[in-house]
Amino acid sequence: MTTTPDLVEETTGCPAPDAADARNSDLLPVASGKRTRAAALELLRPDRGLAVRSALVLVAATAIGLLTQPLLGRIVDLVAEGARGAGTVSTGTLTLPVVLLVVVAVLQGASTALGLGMTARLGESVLARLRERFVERALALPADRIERAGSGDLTARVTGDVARVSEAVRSALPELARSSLTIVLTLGALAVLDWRFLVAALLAVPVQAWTARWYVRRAVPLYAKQRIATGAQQQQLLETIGGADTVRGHLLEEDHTRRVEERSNAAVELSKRGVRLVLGFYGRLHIGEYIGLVGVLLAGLILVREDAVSIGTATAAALYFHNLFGPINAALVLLDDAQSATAGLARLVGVTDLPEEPARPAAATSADAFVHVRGVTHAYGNGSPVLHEVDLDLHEGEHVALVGTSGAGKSTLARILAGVQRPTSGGVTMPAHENGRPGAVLVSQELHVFAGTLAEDLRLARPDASDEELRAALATVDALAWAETLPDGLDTVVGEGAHSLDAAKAQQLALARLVLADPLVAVLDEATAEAGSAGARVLEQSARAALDGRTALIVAHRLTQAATADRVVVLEHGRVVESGPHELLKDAGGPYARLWAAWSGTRGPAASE
Ligand SMILES: Nc1ncnc2c1ncn2[C@@H]1O[C@H](COP(=O)(O)OP(=O)(O)OP(=O)(O)O)[C@@H](O)[C@H]1O
Repeated sequence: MTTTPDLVEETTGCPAPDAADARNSDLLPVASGKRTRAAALELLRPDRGLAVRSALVLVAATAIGLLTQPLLGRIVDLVAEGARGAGTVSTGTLTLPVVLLVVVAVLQGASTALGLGMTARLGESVLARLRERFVERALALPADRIERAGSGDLTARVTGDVARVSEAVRSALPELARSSLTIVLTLGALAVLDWRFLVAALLAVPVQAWTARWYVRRAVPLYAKQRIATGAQQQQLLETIGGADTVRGHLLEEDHTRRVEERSNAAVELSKRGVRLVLGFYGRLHIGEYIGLVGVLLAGLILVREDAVSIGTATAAALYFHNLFGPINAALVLLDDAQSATAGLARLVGVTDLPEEPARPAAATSADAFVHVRGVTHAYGNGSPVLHEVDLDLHEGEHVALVGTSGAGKSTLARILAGVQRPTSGGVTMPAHENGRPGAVLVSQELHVFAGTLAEDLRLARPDASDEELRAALATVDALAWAETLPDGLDTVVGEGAHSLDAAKAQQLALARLVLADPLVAVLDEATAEAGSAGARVLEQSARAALDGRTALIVAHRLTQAATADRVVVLEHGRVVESGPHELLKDAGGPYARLWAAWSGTRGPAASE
């Protein structure tokens, strides 16, 4: 048995449900143990036929395997009888049990393979269902809910917890099920041979139970300390290497080397304690096993002497008991895996069970062809409002530029108008939708090129778009020329790990998706801020073309975007303080004029033209 029972570490890595909630009520919830079990059964329900069949096959496989020991016992009996009678045993006498042993081995191998195959299919199907539910629910979570919890919480669940549950479903749980089955059926078989064998075997249980308790009590705090020490060591390394220039500049090499050494020593010391603990665990476990084995052998001796059982039966009992060593060790180790997976599952179920709330609440329909923002107030979490009773109308086809100093609330308003963020109060109404046209689409600075071909990336916006439509959309935003020079044109694989596109191209792709989506209202938040100024001009041109003929709200950090808009709306501290055409506001001596003067002052005379 070589597996290291290091999973207590993982188990304790997950906060207990209630503790997590108590620490921070904004963290995503964790399901209770009862609810997690119920959810596991729900996930299993559609495959219950397969679950029952695989359980039956595994029981049969284990039961078949348990015929080996009595057959070996039978051989022992035949040899003993032969020795007592003729002094030898004929080969013919042994043929049948040997053939039966071969048959048992073949049948057990085949049925185990079949059972494990079925269990693997079952596991994958359950996992797929769990992942689907989780991703569906996570994607539907309102942005502010994720922000309140911290996106790290959700990411940790998507990565760490899903991986932990997947690994357990793929390896630990089938192995644990098989081990438990072997233990139960073997103990049953011992009782069938003679109940006294069972009693002798159970002598090992108190030592094993004590060992498990001994281990868990020490392992939980030790692994927690180990995690902290390893984290501290990595942190120190990062600081020292990351700040190498500063360290050298201030002649701090020695000091930092000493700190790295101290932290490394602490981590190494704890690792050594971990190894000693594991060795102690197995040592104690073996003591328990040998106590049981001695018990079974003594019981066999006494029973054979009393003629209560044959030598073969006593041999079979000893072999049965020996056969328990592996499964018992495996079960004790895998219990940690199972617990860790249960904790992971509880965190996933906590998310899938969140009450449904539409992430993008369908905006009410305006009575006219305009977009109306009415009385929108918004506060993040329990903070003070960043928008106060904002009213704003966007006329059909109008381009409105939203300007204001940093933190004025422009992005927040843009996200609310696009339906990505739910306002604390107030609301947005949109003109009636036409056949499936989306209400509003937001193109934000956080652009992502989805892995796949360029065509697939574009079709996210309109899955049924023809190649011609894709080309037309790219041409609109001036991206067709570079797209056609890609190695495989529209079929070039782009995104992470493939042909990478620079920020400006990614921006144009986002604008082409906007053209394809053809929303009633386009919301651009810093859509051109990524590029340098020459690139910015190209992107501004792309954005203008993408917005042509469309109602649009443009968050304009570059005031050239404001200058070309139909109307400029100035936000200050979450309130609309000015609204009107650029030319008018520029000379009105108000907040926009000040912004414009400050901005063109930094840009030189060209900008103010
Ligand atoms: N997710 C968030 N959680 C908490 N506070 C936030 C969040 N997003 C923005 N804020 C705060 O809300 C206020 C308005 O931010 P917002 O990003 O809407 O302003 P902005 O005008 O777009 O600023 P900038 O020009 O710097 O992007 C700021 O004080 C900001 O710190």
